[in-house]
Amino acid sequence: MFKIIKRIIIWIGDYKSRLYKGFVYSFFNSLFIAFPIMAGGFAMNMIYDDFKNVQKINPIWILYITLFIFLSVLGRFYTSYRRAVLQDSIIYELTAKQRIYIGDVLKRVPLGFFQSNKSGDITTSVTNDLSYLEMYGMKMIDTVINGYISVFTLILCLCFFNIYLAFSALIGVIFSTLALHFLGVKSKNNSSAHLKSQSRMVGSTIEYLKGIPIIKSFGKENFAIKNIEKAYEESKNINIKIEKNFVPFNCFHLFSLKSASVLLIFLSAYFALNGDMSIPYMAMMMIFSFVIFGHVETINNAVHVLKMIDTNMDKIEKIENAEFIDKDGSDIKLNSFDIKFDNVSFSYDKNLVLNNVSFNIDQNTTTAIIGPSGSGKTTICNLIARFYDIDSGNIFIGNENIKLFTCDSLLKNISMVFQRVYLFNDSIFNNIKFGNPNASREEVIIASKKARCHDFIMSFPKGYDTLIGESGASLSGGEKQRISIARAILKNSPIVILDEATASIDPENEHFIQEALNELTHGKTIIIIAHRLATIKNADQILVLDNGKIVQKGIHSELIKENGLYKKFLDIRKNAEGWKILKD
Ligand SMILES: Nc1ncnc2c1ncn2[C@@H]1O[C@H](COP(=O)(O)OP(=O)(O)OP(=O)(O)O)[C@@H](O)[C@H]1O
Repeated sequence: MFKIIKRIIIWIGDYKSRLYKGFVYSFFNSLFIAFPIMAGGFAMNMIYDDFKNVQKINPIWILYITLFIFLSVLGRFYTSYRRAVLQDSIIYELTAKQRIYIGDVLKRVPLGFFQSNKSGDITTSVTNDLSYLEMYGMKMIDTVINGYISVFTLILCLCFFNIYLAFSALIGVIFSTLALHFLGVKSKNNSSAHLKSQSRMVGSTIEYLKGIPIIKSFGKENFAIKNIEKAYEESKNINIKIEKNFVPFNCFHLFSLKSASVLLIFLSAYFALNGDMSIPYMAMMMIFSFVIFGHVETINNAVHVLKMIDTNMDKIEKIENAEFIDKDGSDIKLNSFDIKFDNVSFSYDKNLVLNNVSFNIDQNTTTAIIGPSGSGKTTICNLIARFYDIDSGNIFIGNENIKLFTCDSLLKNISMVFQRVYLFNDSIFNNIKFGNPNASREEVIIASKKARCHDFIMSFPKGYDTLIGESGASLSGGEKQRISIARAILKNSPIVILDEATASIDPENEHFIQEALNELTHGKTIIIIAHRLATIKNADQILVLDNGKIVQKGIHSELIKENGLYKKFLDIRKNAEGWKILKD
């Protein structure tokens, strides 16, 4: 338990001084809790002595004591307020920074990171786990550290009256801490199972929500629900198991404290009967026995929460410590934008996907990459943008090895238009502006006009401020594609990587998309995963890929004469486009 508290304190870093000042206020807060009880005992003792004619009471003393109690109450509220001001907001400030930092980390890790860490795990870390830390991190420090500060301060106050009573209270605290220790050991095993089941629950819920159209179209609602039900059942079972494991230690913890309270009452009565303690002080000790353990009684709940926080922090740290792909990179400014693959080999895990691939792309030319499905076309594009690190060989842009760049300085030079467009759950304006966050509204509109999407955007009642829903749910495939092209036009990078749409888009949309692409690619270095015959034929260079190797390289008029994969591929495409009745 204390190890985890220490871990949170280390994590708090620069805010430590505020935390420690908060502890000082906590100490004084506990004194202000004890002072009125002690003053009350003192007053009762004077009244008792007066009643027994031992010593006449001076009324001014009663006034002083009342004033003292009043000031203690004020002091108690003030210290409690100061502690809260100093400590409570620390965690909110920290987690906000942490979220931004994690966002930054995720931007700089290789894409392979997202395969080895399931999206459900990453999502729960950034959302649930950090929120959990946010909600409970500081509360737990308050419960445990301030709880113990309070109990030890009160025990210290007891020492002034009777050392045996203070010692009995200490024994109660020691036994209850032992119970908490065992509770912590049990909790350690359960918390990771608990978090895993939570992450499975989130994962299966996300999967279900994303797959609703497929589930509906295949009529598999029951099958999909079964996965979620299984995850929820698992979560229920682990929660019940945790509760069952906790009960005995919870009881032992409370039993130790309550027994110590009873012992305090018993000993006070014993000392009073023996004449070692006055009756008013006995009454005061009895009041003490009720309040002394109040702050540590709830620590049992903190133990499990702390273990959960510990496991959460492991998960968050795993993301934070992920190795940046550009850790040794620097900010490089390019003057030329030709691209060179020099004997590049690359594998996903152990699956070799590109095998000694070499080619050159001259600046301001168009290179079409063609090849069967799975031959490695998309992989080549992803490697230019350094989404993954290669196994061997080198990739150069403008004669600079891409390994020497930071991600930001490399990607500044590259615009990518994917087949599967991702749009954010935001306005159309912001989705386009994403290409250049510094762009003005006019620049966004100019880019949209070039991308042939201005007219359809203006047909919406809210125009550019139309919210387009998650992943652009309210737009057609062609419209989404044009918005993503507008985004790329706005970015205005010298290198454009394009994955030409294969999905059947109606001829009108296809015409607009083609016009938009012409605007985007004008005067740029273009790498295009090409499917249309016109694109392939007009390219300055065609790379024919098969099974991770370049099997043909050249221009259309040369390659068509060879009896190779290119000719075969073109025949297939011709037939396909003929079937679609498209002009090339
Ligand atoms: N993220 C990944 N993890 C593991 N293997 C992958 C991953 N992405 C692609 N592959 C595999 O690498 C090979 C090449 O994939 P790639 O997507 O580059 O091919 P492609 O030529 O673009 O295919 P398509 O035309 O179907 O899009 C395939 O065998 C694919 O299964």
